[in-house]
Amino acid sequence: MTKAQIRINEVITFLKNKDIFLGYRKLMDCAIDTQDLDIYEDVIALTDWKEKNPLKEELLIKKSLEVLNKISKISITEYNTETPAVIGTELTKSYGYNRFTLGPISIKIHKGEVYGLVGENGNGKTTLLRVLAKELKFNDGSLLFNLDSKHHDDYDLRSNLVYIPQRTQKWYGSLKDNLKFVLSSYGVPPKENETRVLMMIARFGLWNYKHLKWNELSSGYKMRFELARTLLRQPEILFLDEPLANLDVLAQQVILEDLKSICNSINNPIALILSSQQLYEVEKISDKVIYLKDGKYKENTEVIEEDSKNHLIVEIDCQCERDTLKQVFTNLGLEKLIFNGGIYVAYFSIETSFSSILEALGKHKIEVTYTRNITKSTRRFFVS
Ligand SMILES: Nc1ncnc2c1ncn2[C@@H]1O[C@H](COP(=O)(O)OP(=O)(O)OP(=O)(O)O)[C@@H](O)[C@H]1O
Repeated sequence: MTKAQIRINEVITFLKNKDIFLGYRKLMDCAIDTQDLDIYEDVIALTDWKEKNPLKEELLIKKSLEVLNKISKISITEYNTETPAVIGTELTKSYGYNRFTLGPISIKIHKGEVYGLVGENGNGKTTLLRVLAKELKFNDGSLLFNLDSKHHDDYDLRSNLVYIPQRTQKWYGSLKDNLKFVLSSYGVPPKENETRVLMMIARFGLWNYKHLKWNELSSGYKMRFELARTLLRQPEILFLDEPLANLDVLAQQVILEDLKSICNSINNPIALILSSQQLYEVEKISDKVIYLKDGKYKENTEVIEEDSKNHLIVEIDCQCERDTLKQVFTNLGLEKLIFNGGIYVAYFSIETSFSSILEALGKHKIEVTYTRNITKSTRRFFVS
């Protein structure tokens, strides 16, 4: 089965299970992969119908399956993502003598993968993103790009690397007109421009906001607009600095899932690097998590994989005393219990299972507000 068929089958399963919100977004990704403007028109018409008929679930599923059937007839060439799109070797960036220094950092970035960049404030996330996006000159090391579009100079190159900063600039006019302006500047003819823009508006859930102006949009929708505008340019590499900062919890998950799905496009994959403080959300979707501390990095795969062979590490938020917890975990191989003022971090021997921890907490009626197995999470670097 091809990757495209697998994607379509996934959507069918979502729709049949009535996970319509998710299924419909994934359907749009399948549609975008076809690059077929007739299919785009179908999805645009369906989106318009869907917004006008929010309660007609069954009919929406039926109509969606019809569009999917059309999509499945179009063959899609798979992009080979084996060669890294960016190779950074021993990169360093210093802001001057005795000031912050980033690196040396070596990194390989592949299209179709999501890289989460995490770390406390001031540890170099923005600096690394800007160095990789060629927004900032580095001092030492090398940075090589292996992109499909040919570039003659750095200006050319930067049009294929898109960096979206934490604070984006104000724009004037309607959301839709601003998106259309992007494609006009690339010389896309009016009819095609309209179709591509409406498809992107639909994909980012902006259908009912398309006529609004900058000051009429919430910060979350401004970020969606930025993403739509960026993706219209079909970048090969995308750098996002704190894209989740202004989003509510549900919107964060949705945007991350959407970005992952869009970057995983079958014929037009994008390498995505995003910095964020939303650790768990980012870990959930990232293929690789890079944790920066004082400008140096540790990939979770190295340090954490090694540690996770020796311990089970659990984060517990509860009101009880340290001695009570110690008692609860008697015979469970507790090796270390750290309290950082808000939560406990407990280290157990590797033989202990997370379910036995939950069982012990339940049996002793400990009022737990929150608990999580963080053995394989970069969260450990933050709490210890
Ligand atoms: N233009 C600059 N000149 C001098 N120092 C700078 C400059 N930009 C950043 N720094 C310093 O470099 C360090 C890293 O900053 P950076 O913005 O990369 O961190 P960050 O991890 O993105 O932080 P945050 O999570 O707060 O956005 C900080 O100590 C900052 O003060």
